[in-house]
Formats: sequence, structure tokens, C-alpha cells
Amino acid sequence: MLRVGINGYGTIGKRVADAVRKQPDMAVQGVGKRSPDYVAVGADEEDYPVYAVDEDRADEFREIGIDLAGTVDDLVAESDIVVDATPSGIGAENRPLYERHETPALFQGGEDATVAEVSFNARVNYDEAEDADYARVVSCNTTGLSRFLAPLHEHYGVDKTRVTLVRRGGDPDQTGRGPINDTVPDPVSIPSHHGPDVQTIFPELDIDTIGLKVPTTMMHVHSVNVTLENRPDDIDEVIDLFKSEDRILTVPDYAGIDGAGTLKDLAQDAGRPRGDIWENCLWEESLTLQGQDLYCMQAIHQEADVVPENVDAIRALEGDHSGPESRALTNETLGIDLGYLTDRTDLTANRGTPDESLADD
Ligand SMILES: NC(=O)C1=CN([C@@H]2O[C@H](COP(=O)(O)OP(=O)(O)OC[C@H]3O[C@@H](n4cnc5c(N)ncnc54)[C@H](OP(=O)(O)O)[C@@H]3O)[C@@H](O)[C@H]2O)C=CC1
Ligand SMILES: O=C(OP(=O)(O)O)[C@H](O)COP(=O)(O)O
Repeated sequence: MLRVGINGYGTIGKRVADAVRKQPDMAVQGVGKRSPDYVAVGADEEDYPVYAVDEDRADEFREIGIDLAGTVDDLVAESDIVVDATPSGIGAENRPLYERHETPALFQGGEDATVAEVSFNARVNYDEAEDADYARVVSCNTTGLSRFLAPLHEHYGVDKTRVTLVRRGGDPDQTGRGPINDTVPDPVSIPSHHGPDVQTIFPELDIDTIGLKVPTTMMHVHSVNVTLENRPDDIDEVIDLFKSEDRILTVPDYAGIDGAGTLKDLAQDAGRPRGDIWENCLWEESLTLQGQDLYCMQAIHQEADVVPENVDAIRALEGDHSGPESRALTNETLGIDLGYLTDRTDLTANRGTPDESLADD
């Protein structure tokens, strides 16, 4: 049983802890936390041993009933692998701590790619992380774009990719972020940092990305255009291809799911923990083929899509499972497949020829 330390029990860390606990081959050794707040109490209520960043704050934790299991240094020493889910940039500062204990570690997408030997996506380059000591699980947007591009790259070849990312201003618990009432080019310069980050997964990919931020906390939405090297026979072939992907939910026309709000409502109705959506959500109706150009829109739940990726990355570093084996085990243990939504649709329904779908507009 792999002992997994989670250093940084926040938006990502607490979700990764819950996902690790569901795995048959790993257990949470403990979680690292800086502040004795409601989230720390939550960890204690979940029976996760709490380790403090700063041992001088032990009394503050004790005052809210949390007897610390030790310091983060102790957590690293006692773990077989650490998932660093600290704020952007702190992971790189922590790497010497992991090196000192010779404890393999995962970092998150807010770190610069140089923090680890490999930037990781379970669908694309699992093998590259096998037996590595350090890996960076790329951020939510890069995870979502990597999963989307992988089957297109494999089946048709990708000549050029252009993405506009309409990103959430911050997470629900990040009360200090915005914008509150604006649509902000962010960054105003082009390309945004997302293209180069996707190239840490697909080094040869020609991709341009544009980023904006808007007043929502729920999900990011991508508007994607991919020029394919080889033209699919029709758009249903492409839909079938995405349906065969384990972490892409193709949202059918009939479902009445018209945005992030209804997606989150679906996840909550389905009983997903925290209403989390681990998959890319790709609107089938947006999938459009014009010649060799494919267009579509997909939603990415930033708080959740990297969670199964972290679980798979743990297995990749351990080296005992293949990528498909790990992904299947992770998907099964996280559970609550939303695929029932798409299984009800009849793909033979008349969708018109691909070019007609644009000509009618
Ligand atoms: N939030 C998101 O949408 C996504 C975030 N990521 C990436 O994941 C990483 C974590 O982000 P997120 O979960 O949002 O961050 P949060 O701010 O939600 O959580 C950070 C956690 O780290 C703790 N912490 C702070 N400083 C230290 C330290 N020096 N040592 C140990 N723990 C520390 C915090 O404790 P305390 O709260 O007590 O200060 C908190 O528990 C970042 O790299 C981010 O870019 C990736 C995909 C999506
Ligand atoms: O990991 C994240 O960073 P953030 O919480 O600092 O925005 C985002 O979900 C990724 O967003 P970005 O990479 O588009 O800035």
C-alpha cells in the first residue's frame, strides 16, 4: 500500500486526498496545512492526519481540537510519495525538501515546467513518467486540451490548433479574485501561456491560444478550432471518437445542458462529491466540420479535472501499472459515470451533412 502525503490541502489537495483514499493500492499518509481554519477542521473530521507547515502554530491547531501528527518535514519523511498541491510557486520552493528525503513528488500546473523532469497527462504521456522521481501534473486547461487533442492527433493528425479560453475568474472559495463585472482579456498579449503549456505535453504541436477571464467561479469554457491533416468522413465519426474517450463527456443535444450551471447541476444530481466534474464536457451540437477544420466548445471543471490525473501520476511514478490499467482503475474507483446521459441518444438521428450544418447558419 503506497503511503501518499498531500502537501497543501486546498482546492486541489483536498480533492486528491479523497480520490487517493478510494484507491485499493494507496492510502493518505497525511495532509499538510498552514492555517488552522475550517478546511483544517474538515481534514480532521475526515480523519486525515494533519501536519503543519509551521510547528510554532501547533497551539493554534490544538485550540480547535486538532492534535498535529507532526510537521510537513515529518510528512515527507513518512510518505512513499508526496503530492505537492501548494499555491503556485511554492511547489518549486518545496522540491529541496523532497530531494533531502529522497521522496518522489508530484507538482501541480501552477509550477513552471522546469520543476520536474516531465509534465504529465495520463492520456498522452503516462509512460514518460514511469519510474521518474518528479512529475508535474499540468493545469486544468492544459489537461482539458491534452485530452481533446490526443484522439484527433492519433486518428487524423493535427496541422494547427487555435483555442480561445474563457476562464473562470477564481474558485468559489477564492473571495479575493475577479473580475466582478467585466470581461477581461487575460493576458491581453497573444498567445497566452496555455499554448506553450500544452506543448509540454505535445512538443511538436502548432497551437495558438487566447485567454480571457469572466465573472464566474464554475468552469472554464474553451472555443477550439483544429485544422486536421486528414478529413474525417463525417462529424458523427468524430463524435464517436470522442465518445470512446474515457474522460470526455459528450453532452447530447436533447439534454438541455446549456452551460456550466446545468453541468454542475447534473453532477450534483448524480451525486458527485462537491459536484465535481472530472471529465471534459464537450457539447456535441458545437462539433462542426468544415473541410478539414473542426470546431467545438468544451467546459472544464478547473477544481476537478486534474484529480484523476494526480492519481494516475502517482501510479506512473511507482511503475506497477500501465497507463490504461491505471486510468481504468482510477475511473472505476472514483465512480459515478455520467455516460448514462449520452447512452440514451440515437446516433442515427439525422444531423445533416457537415457542410450543410454551417451553410444553414
Ligand atoms: N484551483 C484550481 O482551479 C486549480 C489549481 N491548480 C494548481 O494546483 C496548485 C494548488 O492550487 P489550489 O489547490 O487552488 O491552492 P489553494 O490555495 O486552494 O491550496 C493551497 C494549499 O497549500 C497550503 N499551503 C500554503 N503554503 C504552503 C506551504 N508553504 N507548504 C505547504 N502547504 C502550504 C495552503 O494552506 P492554507 O490554506 O492553510 O494557507 C492550502 O492548504 C497550484 O499549483 C495551482 O496552480 C491546478 C488546476 C486547477
Ligand atoms: O490552475 C489554475 O490557476 P488559477 O487557480 O491560479 O487560475 C487555473 O484553473 C488555471 O487557469 P490558467 O492556467 O488559465 O490561469
